Amino acid sequence: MVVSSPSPIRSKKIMAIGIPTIDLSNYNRSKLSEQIVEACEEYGFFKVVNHGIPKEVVEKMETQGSEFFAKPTMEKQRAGPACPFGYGCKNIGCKGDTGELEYLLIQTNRQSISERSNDISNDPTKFSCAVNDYIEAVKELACEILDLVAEGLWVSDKSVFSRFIRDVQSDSILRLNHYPPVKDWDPATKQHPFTNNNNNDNRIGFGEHSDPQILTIFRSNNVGGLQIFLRDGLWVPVAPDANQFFVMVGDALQALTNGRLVSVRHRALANSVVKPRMSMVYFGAPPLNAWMSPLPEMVSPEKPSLYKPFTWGEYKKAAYTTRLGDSRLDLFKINNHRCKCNDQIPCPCFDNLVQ
Ligand SMILES: C=C1C[C@]23C[C@@]1(O)CC[C@H]2[C@@]12CC[C@H](O)[C@@](C)(C(=O)O1)[C@H]2[C@@H]3C(=O)O
Ligand SMILES: O=C(O)CCC(=O)C(=O)O
Ligand SMILES: [Fe+2]
Repeated sequence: MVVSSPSPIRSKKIMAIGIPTIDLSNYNRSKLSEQIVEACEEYGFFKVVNHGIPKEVVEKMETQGSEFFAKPTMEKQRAGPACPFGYGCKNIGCKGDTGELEYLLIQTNRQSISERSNDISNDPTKFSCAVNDYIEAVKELACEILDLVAEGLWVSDKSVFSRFIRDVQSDSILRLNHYPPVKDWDPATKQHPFTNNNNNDNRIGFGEHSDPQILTIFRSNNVGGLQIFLRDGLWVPVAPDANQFFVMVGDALQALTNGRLVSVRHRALANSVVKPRMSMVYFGAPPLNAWMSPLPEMVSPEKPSLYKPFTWGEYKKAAYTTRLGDSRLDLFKINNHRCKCNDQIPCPCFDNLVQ
């Protein structure tokens, strides 16, 4: 594993560290799987180089995304409002979260891509072709990484994670985020949510959260903004790299591995002065009826199950009743409180704990 060189820092609370970098062309598969597991345990985040995704596939998707976000607002609104799918602007989810961004959220099955494309593009066939090719490529990358994770964890069924997102019923999604530069800041909306470290250059694009799914694979253009949160309480800026992909462990993978791999908290700032940031994010998810119980190999008398079994559908439903920054996995923790709810999922008296 290569640890990249530190990037410059601005705030006292933000420290520069190296982001683990995994070279997928490494011929030593057992070493590779070990490195991936190590990065997922320590950070829940890493960068992949030599990922094998053709440049043209990425460029085609990027062109389609940029063309969409360059459209007049009225036209973009034809693809919205996002509830949760479609075009959204400044509102994230349905619990009042906001940020300085606009986005497109799309389900990854071919039929919904084809239907959505009509409202998104003047050339729907071209748009859906770019999206389908991009999704196929990132899905393969996600599956390859998940198989390596299973190998590194010495799990007997090596496809145990990738099978979820290969399933035709998989609930995976694609998100294109567009963070306008400060120069295009609308003077009418001067009140922006800033991070609380008194740094006025921290304009929140996408607030702090962890991704609920199994694995997130994403890239951005060469404009920075992403930060990850380390367990010791530091926010670390991630230098952008338009040619590579980044990987994040999601909550579902944390649950499946009984907390051994950790879902990473992250946020995106929208501080770029002139150039917009655009990120293309694939969230690999299981089918709605798939059970996310900790794998038997991850449970022992010394490491008892941390989470109640839940289906992805139940988790997703719980996610949509929480705010962006909430720790959703806590709702499914075993023995984290005593109450009279008879183990309902999620616990209906969560806000009313009997300690
Ligand atoms: C506030 C919310 C937006 C979100 C659903 C949620 O209620 C909590 C999780 C959010 C998140 C974060 C990662 C992904 O961007 C996302 C699509 C997801 O699956 O969970 C978003 C949801 C969203 O924007 O709809
Ligand atoms: O734009 C980014 O870099 C991060 C976006 C993100 O965290 C998300 O879409 O869930
Ligand atoms: Fe995210």
